[in-house]
Amino acid sequence: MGQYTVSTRKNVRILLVGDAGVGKTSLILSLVSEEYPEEVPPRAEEITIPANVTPEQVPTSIVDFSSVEQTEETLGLEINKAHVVCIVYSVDDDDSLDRITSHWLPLIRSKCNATLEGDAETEAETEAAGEGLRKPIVLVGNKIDLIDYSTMDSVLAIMEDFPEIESCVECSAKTLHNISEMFYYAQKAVLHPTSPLYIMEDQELTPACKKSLVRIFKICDTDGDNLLNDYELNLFQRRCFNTPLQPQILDEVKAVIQKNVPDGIYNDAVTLKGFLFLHCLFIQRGRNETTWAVLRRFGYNDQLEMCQEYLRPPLKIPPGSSTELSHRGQKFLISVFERYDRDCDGALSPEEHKMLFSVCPSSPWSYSTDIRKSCPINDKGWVTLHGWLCRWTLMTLIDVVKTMEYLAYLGFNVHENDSLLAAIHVTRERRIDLAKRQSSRSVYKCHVIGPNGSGKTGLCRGFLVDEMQKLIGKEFKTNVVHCINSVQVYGQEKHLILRDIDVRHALDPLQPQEVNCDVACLVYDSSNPRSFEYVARIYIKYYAESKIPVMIVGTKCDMDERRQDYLMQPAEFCAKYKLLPPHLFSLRTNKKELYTKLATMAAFPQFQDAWILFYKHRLVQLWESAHLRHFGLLTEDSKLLWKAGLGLAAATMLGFIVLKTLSAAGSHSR
Ligand SMILES: Nc1nc2c(ncn2[C@@H]2O[C@H](COP(=O)(O)OP(=O)(O)OP(=O)(O)O)[C@@H](O)[C@H]2O)c(=O)[nH]1
Ligand SMILES: Nc1nc2c(ncn2[C@@H]2O[C@H](COP(=O)(O)OP(=O)(O)OP(=O)(O)O)[C@@H](O)[C@H]2O)c(=O)[nH]1
Ligand SMILES: [Ca+2]
Ligand SMILES: [Ca+2]
Repeated sequence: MGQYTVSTRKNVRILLVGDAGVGKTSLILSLVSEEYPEEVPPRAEEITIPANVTPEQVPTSIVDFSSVEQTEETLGLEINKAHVVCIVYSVDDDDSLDRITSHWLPLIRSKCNATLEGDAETEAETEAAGEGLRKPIVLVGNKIDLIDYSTMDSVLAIMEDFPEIESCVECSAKTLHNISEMFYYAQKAVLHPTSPLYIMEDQELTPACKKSLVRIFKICDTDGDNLLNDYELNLFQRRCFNTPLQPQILDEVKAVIQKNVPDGIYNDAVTLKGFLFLHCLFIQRGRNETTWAVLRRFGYNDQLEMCQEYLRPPLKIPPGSSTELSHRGQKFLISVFERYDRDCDGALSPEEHKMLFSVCPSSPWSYSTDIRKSCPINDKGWVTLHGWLCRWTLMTLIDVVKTMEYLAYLGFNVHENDSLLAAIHVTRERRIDLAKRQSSRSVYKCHVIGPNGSGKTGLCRGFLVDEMQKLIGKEFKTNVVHCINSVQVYGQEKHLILRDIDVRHALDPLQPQEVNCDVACLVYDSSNPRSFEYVARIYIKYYAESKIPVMIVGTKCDMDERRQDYLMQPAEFCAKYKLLPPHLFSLRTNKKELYTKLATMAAFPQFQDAWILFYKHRLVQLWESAHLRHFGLLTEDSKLLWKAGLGLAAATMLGFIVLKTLSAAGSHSR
């Protein structure tokens, strides 16, 4: 940690300009030798001060300019190479002061503009550094030993007209007065510039700075009462500066705020207004580095944008591995959820959801058309904690970069005091899973493929709701692609993502990313004789040769089962390709065992015994239900007789095929 609290700049280059004889060369040599040189050459050699002796721990080059030795063209190049320019004048020479506005400032502005058409290298550098057109300037009044008054009044007037002037200082090369300060200000103008934070003319924070500080305030307000109490301020202080806040200093800070902005303190805690005022005060007192340290800790770069390395740290994902939320990632997301579940009803209302993401540039998903439709919700239609974690699990698997970005926006780095990488778990490669015949993952992707109208969307949404039968006949207006929930696989919680693969025309080819998944669920409508052919074709074309486990599902089994117009019936087809027999599914029966079965197949790839175990279980159930129905016949209404009889026949036939497949699968796995 701490790596983001300093500027990202690796070095600082300071250029000194000014009229002849103002003492530029003397200033540099005084700094280096710590004594005043009586005799100086026209121009000092470029020197680099090593990082460890500079106050900001950044190697700093100091470059002299001499109009005797150098042309104006070289000057232009040097101005562009420099990160900050010190314009030196002599305090006893008014002409040298006037020339700041009449010559030097306009010259520097024009040289900076010229770079845009200048040579490509410098241009790229300027752009990479993200610098605006204005080079930061420090005004240096030298030879203060010669006069007994100050030139500061005239200088402050210039500062008002030229916002690029970061600071000004009066010093003397002769007495060494303010010499190291002068170079420190120059360094600071580069590392902790004022202009992105503060508008001198208006004495106000810039809009970008205010926006960033508002976000920081919200993240630090962990109990969500729009106030920073002592506990929250302390946490903030520790995270930003690695030291606790002394109670006495805390009281002093609060007293200063109270004195200047009465509504900056409420109930002995700091309001947003007070927080912003405090930063204004830091800057006005020349303590920009304090505000910068806070901003950088929360991920901002020199342009007050969240920096790429902070939002997207490099994460290595070997082919065949997948990404899941780590325990810490989950823990953090639970705490965020609980913070914004203001009424503590265990769910996020649309309003609470919106508030939660107000510290992000936008919400990562829509409330009404995405998260509500792809995750478990409560009876009001609001996102539960379980649904919330499901949605993040989904995003982490399919777009881990976005997960990291949003965790950063929500303040993971600061609250957890760690890199975003701590929130992510990269699973071991799938080939190792296959070799060990067991998967260490806990999130699986299942593709649901089938002809139009076969009931794919119903099957996917059924995973999320308690009463699946309510989905029958429902028109699915919003087009969500993924549905995610968790199931128990041999006592362990696994997340299963169902992806609804929308194929418009029967002959449209599937893309590789539509084929590849942990388990494929091929769906046909058992009540439609023209439905299975599509599934058979997809299987043969894409899955027969692959290692992806496949389950054939006959949907709408509450309706009359129809013989399929295909050269084999689904059960024969499955037996031929050593697949589990078709799973008959219906929203009406409200049975969820299909989802567990799919997750089990994904968790134990190529491990048919495990599926069979599952299937044996089902076989027993089938037998039992057949017997029960048989007994039930005796007492039930005779009108139901023929229907129940048919069911019994179907069950017995299924049983036969199950046995056949069992032996086939058994010999296969040996
Ligand atoms: N009294 C006094 N004289 C100074 C001070 N700094 C520089 N001088 C004198 O001012 C004269 C010019 O100093 P330089 O360091 O050569 O000035 P410069 O800006 O490099 O001048 P050019 O190289 O001609 O552009 C020298 O005689 C210095 O001794 C100072 O702080 N106080
Ligand atoms: N009786 C009955 N009807 C069902 C069942 N499942 C789905 N349906 C109905 O079948 C129709 C199609 O269902 P969808 O889930 O939209 O099918 P789909 O495969 O997603 O359709 P497309 O997206 O158009 O390809 C709807 O009218 C559903 O109400 C079921 O289990 N039983
Ligand atoms: Ca000189
Ligand atoms: Ca609070």
